[in-house]
This record gives sequence, C-alpha cells and structure tokens, in this order.
Amino acid sequence: MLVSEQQIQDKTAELAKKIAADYPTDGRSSDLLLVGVLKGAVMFMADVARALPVPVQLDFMAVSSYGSATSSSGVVRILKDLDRDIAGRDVLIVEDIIDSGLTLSWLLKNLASRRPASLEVCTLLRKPDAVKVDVPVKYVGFDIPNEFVVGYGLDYAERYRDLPYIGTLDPKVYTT
Ligand SMILES: O=P(O)(O)OC[C@H]1O[C@H](OP(=O)(O)OP(=O)(O)O)[C@H](O)[C@@H]1O
Ligand code: HPA
Ligand SMILES: [Mg+2]
Repeated sequence: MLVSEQQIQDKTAELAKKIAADYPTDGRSSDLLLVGVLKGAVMFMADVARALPVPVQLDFMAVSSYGSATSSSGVVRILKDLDRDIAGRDVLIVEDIIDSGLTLSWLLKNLASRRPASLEVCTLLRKPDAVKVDVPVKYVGFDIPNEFVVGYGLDYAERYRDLPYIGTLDPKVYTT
C-alpha cells in the first residue's frame, strides 16, 4: 500500500478547501465545471465533488492512452467527449494521475481551444520522475515514486480500480 484510504480522504478535503477558496461563489451557485477524465478519475471526481462546499457541475471525458500497457503510448484517443460546450466556463480538469504528462498535455490543448474562461488541473497523484512534458498543475495531492500504481480508479488492464486505496503493483504481474 502506498496511499491509504484515510490519507486519500484527508488530502481530498484539503484540496477541496483550496479549490473552494479560489472560485468565487454567492453561496448558492458557482460557474465551476469539474471535468473528470474517465475512467481513472471516477473515484477521485466523486469524492472531490462531494467535499466541495460550493455547488458545481460535472461533465466527463473518456480518453485512453495506456490500454493494457504500463507505459503511455502517447497516442490519446477520445472515447467520449464532453456533453456540453465549455466556452466561457470555469473548468477544472480532475485527473487521477499525471505520469508522463502526455494525456494531460494533449487534453489541455484540446480543451483550451474551446475557449473556457479558465482552465486548471487537479490531480490526486503525480510522478515527478516520469514526467516527459511539463504541464501546469494547480492542485496536486501526492507526488509519488516512479512505480506503476493501482487502486482508487487506477487500473492495470482494467483490474484493481475498485480498491479503496492506492497500491504499487508487483512488477511480476506485468513482466514475464
Ligand atoms: O501522464 P500520462 O502518462 O499520460 O498518464 C496518465 C493518464 O493515464 C491513465 O489513463 P488511461 O489511459 O490508463 O485510461 P483509464 O483512465 O481509462 O485507465 C490515467 O488515468 C491518466 O489519464
Ligand atoms: O501508475 C499508473 N497506474 C495505473 N494507470 C496509470 N496511468 C498512468 N500511470 C499509471
Ligand atoms: Mg488505465
């Protein structure tokens, strides 16, 4: 185990506090749109949204660059696009992990071209030693070592997403 359920909860509350302070609200409404990146961000998105004291809207994109591999192909495919236009909206991308940074770098360019009022990123995990492209990230939960991790939404070949904590995967599982 690398990050426990309790540590995830505490960090989520801390990040939600920061986010709430950064986006103005009249107490009843805010223009903030959380964009969750499926499937990995599903658990974190649900927890961040519920930890925020301000009302927000949710939308999802599904992109994939890993498939069954443990390193990014660098080729990002949109499997599901946003339901609504984001022009003029305050958009916060919610990610589970920034590894090489390739997915997010691609996503930021893609969403920026749709002219949101603002565009920021919140990620639960980041691997500083694996980053290939630098991406500006405003909210980071944990910087972790350069090992393949699973759980809390993160998969290896679609498995382990349902674990309530983050664990490292024994390389024996994915090397022959
Ligand atoms: O920084 P990178 O090296 O690009 O890696 C990060 C991305 O890879 C994972 O998604 P994946 O393609 O595995 O899809 P999934 O969320 O459906 O598992 C993860 O959820 C991030 O979106
Ligand atoms: O370490 C990881 N684990 C699972 N999925 C991932 N996608 C990018 N990095 C990872
Ligand atoms: Mg994956």
